[in-house]
Order: sequence, then structure tokens, then C-alpha cells
Amino acid sequence: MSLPLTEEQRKKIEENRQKALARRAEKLLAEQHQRAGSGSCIAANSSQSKQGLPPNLPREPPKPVSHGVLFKQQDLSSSSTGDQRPPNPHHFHLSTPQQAKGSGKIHEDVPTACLSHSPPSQMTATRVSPPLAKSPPGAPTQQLLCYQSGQASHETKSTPFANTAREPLAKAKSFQKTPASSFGQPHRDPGLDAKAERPSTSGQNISDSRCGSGSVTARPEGRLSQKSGASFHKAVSSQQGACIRSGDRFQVKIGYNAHLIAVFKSLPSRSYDPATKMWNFSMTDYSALMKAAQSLPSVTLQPLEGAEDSRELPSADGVAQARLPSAPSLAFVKGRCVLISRARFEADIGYSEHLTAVFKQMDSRNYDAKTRRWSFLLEEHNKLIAQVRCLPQVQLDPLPKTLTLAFASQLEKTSPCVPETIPEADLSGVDSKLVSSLLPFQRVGVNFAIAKRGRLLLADDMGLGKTIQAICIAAFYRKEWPLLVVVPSSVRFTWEQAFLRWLPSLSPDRINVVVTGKDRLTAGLVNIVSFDLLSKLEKQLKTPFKVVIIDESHFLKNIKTARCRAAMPILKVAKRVILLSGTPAMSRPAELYTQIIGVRPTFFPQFHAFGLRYCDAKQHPWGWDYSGSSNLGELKLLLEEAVMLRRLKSDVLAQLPAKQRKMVVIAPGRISTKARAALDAVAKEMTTKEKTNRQQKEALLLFFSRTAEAKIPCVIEYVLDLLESGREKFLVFAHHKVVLDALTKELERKHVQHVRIDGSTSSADRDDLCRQFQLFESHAVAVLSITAASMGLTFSSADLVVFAELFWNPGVLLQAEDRVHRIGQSSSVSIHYLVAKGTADDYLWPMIQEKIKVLGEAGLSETNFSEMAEATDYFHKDPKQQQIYDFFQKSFEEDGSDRELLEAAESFDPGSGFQDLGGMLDESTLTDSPLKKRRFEFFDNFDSFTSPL
Ligand SMILES: Nc1ncnc2c1ncn2[C@@H]1O[C@H](COP(=O)(O)OP(=O)(O)OP(=O)(O)O)[C@@H](O)[C@H]1O
Repeated sequence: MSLPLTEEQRKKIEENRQKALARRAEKLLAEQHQRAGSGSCIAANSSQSKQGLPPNLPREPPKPVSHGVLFKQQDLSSSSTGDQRPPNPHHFHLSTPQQAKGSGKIHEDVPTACLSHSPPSQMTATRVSPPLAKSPPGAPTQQLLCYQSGQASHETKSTPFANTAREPLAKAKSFQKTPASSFGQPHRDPGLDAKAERPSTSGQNISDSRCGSGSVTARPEGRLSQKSGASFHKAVSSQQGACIRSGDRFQVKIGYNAHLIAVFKSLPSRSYDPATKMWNFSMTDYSALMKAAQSLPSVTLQPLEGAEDSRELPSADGVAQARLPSAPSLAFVKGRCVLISRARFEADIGYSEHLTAVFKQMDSRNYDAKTRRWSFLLEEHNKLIAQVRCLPQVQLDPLPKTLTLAFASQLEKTSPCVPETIPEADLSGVDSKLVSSLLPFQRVGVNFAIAKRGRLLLADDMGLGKTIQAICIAAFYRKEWPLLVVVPSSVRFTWEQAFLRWLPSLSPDRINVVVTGKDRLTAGLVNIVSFDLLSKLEKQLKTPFKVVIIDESHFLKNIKTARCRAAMPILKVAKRVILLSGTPAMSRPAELYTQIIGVRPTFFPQFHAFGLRYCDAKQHPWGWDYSGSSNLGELKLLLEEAVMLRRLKSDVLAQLPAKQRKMVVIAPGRISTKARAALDAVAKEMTTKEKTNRQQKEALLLFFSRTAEAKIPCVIEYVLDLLESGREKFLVFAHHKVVLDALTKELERKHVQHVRIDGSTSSADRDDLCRQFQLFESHAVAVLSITAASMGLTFSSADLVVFAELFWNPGVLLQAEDRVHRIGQSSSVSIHYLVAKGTADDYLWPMIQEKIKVLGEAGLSETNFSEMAEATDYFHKDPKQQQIYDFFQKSFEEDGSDRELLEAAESFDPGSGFQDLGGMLDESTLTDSPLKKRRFEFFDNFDSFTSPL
């Protein structure tokens, strides 16, 4: 048994204790100051949370942090002394010797027992040494709470862990509550000191051991002891989190904590957002959550901003209460205005009595019971926003500025909304050939563009004649030329042909097709350049182009690409911008952003604002994710109002011919020097008089084969461009094995699903492959031999046929075309003939046209190539070419020429093998365009949107 201490000893002990406490408090204070923005006690140690609490703890009646300590101490004193007296409402004090005797021990009344009846300020004044009491406001309150909790924790620490402590303070504390010595005083016991110096068996350091004491105890008051330990732990090592408002709910931002999750799961309004990995709750669960969180030693939750501090304050009955966010904070609602039609917008916001009262004052109000939203005419937008701003507990974000600008006429008007009528443009200054050829819907497109002052995204479905419309719009602004036309490189010459065809008033020598990086970008009145060359040549631009056409404008969808970076500044300064794309966004609204600002540079100056509104932007630890979509209805309205015109094939089918043929002049520049030399050599042989008929014929066959070989890179490039442009399903016909092989090889390389049918395919396989193509959406391309697959097969799931090679027999071509143009085809069919200048195509193309004309005149063909396709004057009739042409005609009209040519094509070997052909293919010039992803069908979804009102 210990002897009673003398008064002097007690005094000395108390002095020492005060000094130790002050040092500790100062240390904590210094740590707190280092943690910027932290209003609570923080410690790096998270072992406590791992040690955990009994699983039922979160469900215990919540006890504020130091409150737990407080009750613990009361229990302790009563349990150890049996003293039922009310605790001394003053500072901590020493028990009388009698009391000590009664307990069989000398002990100090537990300081916190006194503090339990002291408000926090008193606690500070009585328990904390002057330096701490003088701590700056803000941090101090909590620091003190932490400190006190920590202190209490020491005092209630259970013995098993006490002897693991190494620091003097901890050692001192470790004696206080041992069964042998429950003094609140440091008490040196050499034996225990020695034990304390031993390494911890649990491997815990001093703070660990304290944590342990907080969470593990075998004594009856263990649960409370845990709370006090938890309180201390909150002070130094709890996991930090925060409550954040989210509309009319709140989220909890914190890392994983099993106990907290158990709490979350017990709350009725819980909801988990897997995207943000955050739980959110309705405000009705706020107080319950905060209380439960406070009882968790491993967690410190920052309350909601604006909510009152929920730390405990003593109530009248001496029991601390967690103060909840005040009533007005709970009623805070936040939302935004969303456009739902050209004339109306709705308030996407939670319930507020005051807000509803404001809504009811609006003349145009309409309540949708289904969506539980109010909507109003746009003309009441500004009035509503002004009135809502007077409500302190409501935040209703107005429509974005872009929308109010785009719909300015609706915002200002006072009459009911009438559909906007597009005025008829005066096209008298444009070539009459072009104007008279416009189909009615194309004329509407031109009118729309001119109503939009020559800035638009023409997003008509593929094959609807965007080229003719773009040329007409540009021609309307001819006085502002030179014109810049930026296109995929595979269609540069097709555009040249289209200008020649539709604008006879334009002299051919005023058209400048930029072919190499050395060419001048501004040499012509009409300058046609590929995206890739534009990025190399844009520095040449001294004076900006005022009129710009961008074909396949979705090529600009990624702002980070060189092509986009080159084009955007040009679009910004141009007066007229005509963007063309059948698939402006293939997978997500984010792809539209560059095209929108290309047309309207003042719209959404920051992508983030666009992303937040239309891309369902989400923040992740690694950054923002804009790959989603949101508010598509509003986006559609905005695009239609100010940016885009889009018609589907089905909208205008009645105006379309059943078949639309297009001659695509593929780039001669892509034919390698080696291939060109080979072609020239055989062309010479064909016209050499000394050669026998047989030799000349052999030369012709070789010419035909060399043409196939030379076209391969251009064909591949064109097919890849089609895929990148979003073409879903199409057929590619070729004749030579070498072309079919090159195509399938490239499709395999790019992982494009395809089928191939050639002379070597068995009839059973032919049907099977055909069925696969018809049934499976994933099969994008059918690579077909002109002669082996032009009959008896149905490929009506496609609506585009590409002829990679020409064939001298037009009957075979027409049959091949009809693989898609047949019963089951509900759409207008597009046929693209790829024609390469300087090859056998120079002779084959006019020959085919001629033959079809004859067939048509004889009533044997309903189609007339020369009327449908561009570049009917493509053939250059110089004497040498005429000679070859005549030879072609003669040869192909002879009996048996088909057979001979077919055999030649089958057996044609490019000589040095396909590997060497790679050199001729000039791989470097191929577009390394990313493979077309299967369309997510953003626009399919988009097209199906209907205005709710
Ligand atoms: N009014 C017209 N008169 C005659 N031919 C037309 C007319 N409109 C379009 N065509 C022809 O239809 C074919 C398809 O036109 P165009 O290439 O301009 O379509 P597109 O909308 O640009 O298709 P894509 O998106 O696939 O490029 C072309 O051969 C074109 O000459």
C-alpha cells in the first residue's frame, strides 16, 4: 500500500504535471499550425482505425468526443471509489486522504470529471497552461479539445499497453491508471520504468500504445475507455473527411473506413455514386451521420460549410449536444435552369417553399407532375433569376450565357414562339448550273447557311450532297474569296472535280490543289489542301482566308491534334466557315466542342464549362473525365438554333435518286515514282508500232495490272478515311488479287471486321460470308472480287459500294452495284468509283461511260454515268492518249478479251513479291488514321431526341 503524499509532494507533482501538460499542448499546437486549413486534430497514425472498434460502436448512442471522456471519468471515479457525490464543478482537484483511503489507494479526482461540468472556455482556463491558453483562435479551441481528450485518454489508459510507452510523459501517464496505482500523478516505479523501456511486444510506438489503450480494455468501463481513447485518437490520428453540399443533398469525402461505411449503410437516405466513389445523403440524415461519426475514433468529419459547428456544447442538463446545422442551412437548395425547347426552360432544383412561391408568380409557369419540375417561357428567365436571387437559401443558376445569346430573340420577345422561317437567299450571283441542280432540301440548306451569315456545321447524312451545298454557299460569298477548302487527302481531287463541275464560271487554272509541303497555300482563288498539309503550311498565311470550307470536320474533334491546332485559328478569323460532316460526333458530345467553337468562337470559351454541362464532367483523382454526356436535349436545341443543320437520308428520301454515283479522283501524288515508271513503260509498249498484236495485248494486260498495283495506297487510304468518317458498312470491289490482298491485310492490321469473297471462295462459304455480313453489325467491310462476287449475292445491309478498280465491262459493274441496290434496300445507294489519273483508268473510265450511254440509249440501262458523276470531261484527248484509248476499245471488244484479262489478273504477280510492293505503297504517305470505332451512335440518340414541349 502506498503512503499518503505530503502536501509539498503533491504540490511538486502537480507543478510537474502542469509543466508536462503545457509542453505537450505546445507541441500539439505547433503541429496544428503546420497543418494548413485543418480545424481539427490530425495525426498521421492510422493504426487506430485498423485496430478498430467493436462493430456495434457506430450504433451506440452517439457521444461527442470529449463528452465520452467526461462520462468515462465519472464512471471511473465512482467505480473505483464508490463515491456517489456529485463531482466538483471546479478545477480538477486531489481527493482527500480519506477518499483515497476508502479506495484503498491514493488517487487524484480525475481532472476531466470536474471538467465535465465546465464549459469549454473554463476547461481551457483551468487545465491548460498559459502558453496554450493564449493560443490563437480557430485552431486553439479544437486543439484544446484534442489536448484534453488526449489527456483524458492517458488517464484512462489500460495497463497492458501502458508499459510499452517509452516517452517520459507516456511513462508517467502509464502509471496513473494501473490497478496498483490509479493516481493521476506521475509516479516513478523503477520496476515499471524498466518494463516501459522494453521494446513493445506489439511493435507499437508510444502513440500506438496510446491508441491501443483507447480501443482495447478489459475493464467494465472499457466501452467508455474506448471512447476516450477514440477521442484522443481523433485528436492525433483520425482519418480526415468532409461533408460537401451536392444540390439538396450532401456528400462525404473521405477515404475508405469500414466503420464509417457501416454508419453510412445504416442511414435511410444513403446513396453511393460509383463514379465519384462517394456516398451521399439527404440532409435529414445529416445530424445522425455527424453524431455517429463523432463516436468513431478513427474518423474526423468536417461539417458542412455554412452549417454550424456540430461539436458538443453542454446543454442545460449537463449533457453535451451535437449542434446540428441550423434550420436555414438545412433548407438550402441549389439547382440550375435547363432549356427544354426553343421557347421554354425549366428549373432543375429541389423543393423550397419560398422558391415555389416565386415560381407561382411567373405568368408562364407550368408544373410537370411527372418530372416535378416547373418550366417557364424564356422571356421570364431574367425576371425569375432576379427574384430567386433575393432568396438567401436558394441558388438557382441561370441558363449559361451561350444559351441566352443564342436564344436572345426568345428571351426578349413578348409574343408566343413561332417556328423560325428561313428566308430565301438571293442566289442570282451563283452559277445557274449549280443553283438549278440543287435539290429542294439542298436549297433549304443553302438558305439556312446564308441566314447564319455563312457560318454553320452542315451535318447532313452521308451522300446527301454536302459538297454541292458547300460550293453554293461559298459561291454566294465569292466576292470575299480566295477560298480555302480543307479536306481528307483522299478526296482533294474529287473536290477539284466538283468545283469544275458545278462552277463553270471558275477557270480551272484558278483552282490550286496543294499536293506537297512545298506548294503554296494561297496560289489559287480556290485552294484545296489536306488536313495534314495544312498543319505544315499554315505559317505561310499572311492574310487570313475569309471563306473556309472544312470537309469531314469531325477530323478536328481532338483539340490536341496538329490538324486541329492548325485549323482552329484559321476558323476563328474567317468570316464564313462551312463545316461539313455526316458524323460530327461519333461517340460523345465532347467531340462536338471544336466544331461548335469553329462555327461560333464565342460559345463556351472554356471547354470545362461545356464539359460540365454536356459531357457529364466528373472529377477523379487523376483529373476530369469528359467522356460522358448530359443535357443532350438542350445541346440539340442549341446546335439547331445557332450552329448546325442536319437532315437524315430518311427525311429526304423522296428527293433522292435510288443510286448516286460519285467518281472519286484518287491522288496521283500517292502513286510512287517506281509505280509511275512502270506504268509509263507499259504505256509506251502499247503504242509502239513495231510490236506485234500479241505483244501489244500483253502490254495492255500489264498496264491494267500495274494500274491496280499503283492504286493500292490510295485505295487503302480512301477506305480508312471512310471508316474514320463513320461509314458503317460498305462493299469494296476490286479485280486484281494483289488489291484484294492488300485491302484485307490492312483491315486485319487495323482490326476491322470484314468478309472476303473471291474466286477461291467455295459457294457454301460465299453464302455463309454473305449472311454474316448481312446479320452482324460488327462486319464493316465486304472485300469482294468484281468477277467472283458481282452476281447472286445480297448485301442490302450496306448502302455504299466502292469500286477500288474499274472494269472494262460496264454490265459487270452494274451487277456489282446491285448487290446493295436491290429488294430489301430502303435507302438511297451511293456508288463511289475510285479513278486514278495517269493509269489505265484514264481510258477505262471514258470507255465505261461511253458504253453505258449506249446501253441507256438502247433502253438497256436506266442509269447514265455522265449525268450522275463528276468529271465527265476527265479524259485528256491528246493524240497519244487517243491512240491508247482506241487500242483499249479494240482490245476489250475482241472476243475472249474478258477471259484473257481475268486470267491475267488472277495470275498477276507484282514480280518482286508483296513485300517489295510495300515500297511502292509508299507507306509513309498512308494516313495513320485511328480506326473507326463502332459508332456509339451519339447522333442516333441525338436524332431521336424530341423537344419535351
Ligand atoms: N443536286 C445534285 N445533282 C446532281 N448530283 C448530286 C446532287 N447532289 C448530290 N449529288 C451527287 O451525289 C453524290 C454524293 O454527294 P456528296 O459527295 O456531296 O455527298 P456528301 O453529303 O458529301 O456525302 P459524304 O458525307 O459521304 O461525303 C455526288 O456524286 C454528287 O455529285
